[in-house]
Amino acid sequence: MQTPVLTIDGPSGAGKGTVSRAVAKLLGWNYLDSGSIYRSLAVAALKADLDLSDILAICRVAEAMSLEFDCGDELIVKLDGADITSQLGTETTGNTASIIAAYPEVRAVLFQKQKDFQRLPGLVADGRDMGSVVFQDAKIKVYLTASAEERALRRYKQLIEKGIDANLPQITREIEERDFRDQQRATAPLTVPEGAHYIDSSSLTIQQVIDQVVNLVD
Ligand SMILES: Nc1ncnc2c1ncn2[C@@H]1O[C@H](COP(=O)(O)OP(=O)(O)O)[C@@H](O)[C@H]1O
Ligand SMILES: Nc1ccn([C@@H]2O[C@H](COP(=O)(O)OP(=O)(O)O)[C@@H](O)[C@H]2O)c(=O)n1
Repeated sequence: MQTPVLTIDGPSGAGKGTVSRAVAKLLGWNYLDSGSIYRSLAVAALKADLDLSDILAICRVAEAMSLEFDCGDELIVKLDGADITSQLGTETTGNTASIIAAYPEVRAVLFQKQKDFQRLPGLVADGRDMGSVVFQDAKIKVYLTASAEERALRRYKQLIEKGIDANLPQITREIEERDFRDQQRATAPLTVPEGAHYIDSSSLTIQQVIDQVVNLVD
């Protein structure tokens, strides 16, 4: 029996993780936060003080790293046994992830780690290329976005709530830079997957988006 997959792709701060976790819980399905895999590699690369242009060294770290995900109410991530959850959410980590995620060699190493999440009874997977590359046969594909201003404001509030120092104009610039890099890269760029349901959450509540997505699952 084929494991059903629901993918939610979109730019930073669109609400992918929030909505995906809630929908996975409602459906009783597994959840893949693919961004946390790239962010974990970014944490490992920064910890090893790697030159971010040294693709080979980054691939070696990607191949060797052991990741554990605990998808309770909040996602807990352990890298080689150490809890790195607090380091994952920073914009430094997000920006570093975006730089190394542009290398096709790195994406190839992380590909199977993502595919391994496809287990019964089902999988909700969020990221940039879930519906366009990793789970092309997904039963349902969603592209979730919002205006850059709204996404920056959401990310700013999110970081402040986490006790992470944040500056709205800087967050706005960083989100626009990351959007551009993710959309313009040659390999697995952020695009609207063919057949995807397009949702602009700029004026929607979290619950309204969750309801729209759950209603797509028959
Ligand atoms: N529709 C929405 N309206 C208001 N805030 C939202 C909405 N969707 C998500 N958020 C908030 O925006 C922040 C970023 O959401 P997140 O799920 O981390 O986005 P992404 O995974 O797309 O980067 C979180 O604090 C979340 O609670
Ligand atoms: N499937 C994915 C997920 C993330 N990424 C990269 O990892 C970065 C961080 O992803 P994320 O989903 O955690 O970022 P946010 O959308 O939460 O800000 C993105 O900006 C992408 O560059 C990717 O290339 N492919």
